[in-house]
Amino acid sequence: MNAHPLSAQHCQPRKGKEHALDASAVQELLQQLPGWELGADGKAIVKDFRFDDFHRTLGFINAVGFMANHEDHHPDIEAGYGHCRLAWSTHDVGGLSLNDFICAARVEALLER
Ligand SMILES: C[C@H](O)[C@H](O)[C@H]1CNC2=NC(N)=NC(=O)C2=N1
Repeated sequence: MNAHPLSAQHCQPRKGKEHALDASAVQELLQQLPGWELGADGKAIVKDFRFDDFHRTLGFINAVGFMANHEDHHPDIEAGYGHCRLAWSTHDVGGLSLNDFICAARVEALLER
């Protein structure tokens, strides 16, 4: 396990099944990410975020989008007036890789104050 916290790590190119995390690694990493859970298909980690209004929701999405472009790793985003659901999955792996957990931790860091 890398000694650096997830939120201090950067995504690496991860392509191919050899980068897929097994179920026990996924559970261990999820323990570091309050509120994040495994999606229904087991191939994504998901979390719902609530905001007071539309512009706060949009600000969050823009911040996530900037980080995602910087990391070259991109979430699925569903949003409405005061909520946003993020799902991270690694398409190049066909499931979960460490990149998904790094980005989820980076999202949490965006919200720290
Ligand atoms: C070439 C580029 O690095 C890849 O296509 C990246 C871009 N963003 C990505 N985002 C996600 N979620 N999964 C990927 O496999 C992925 N691959």
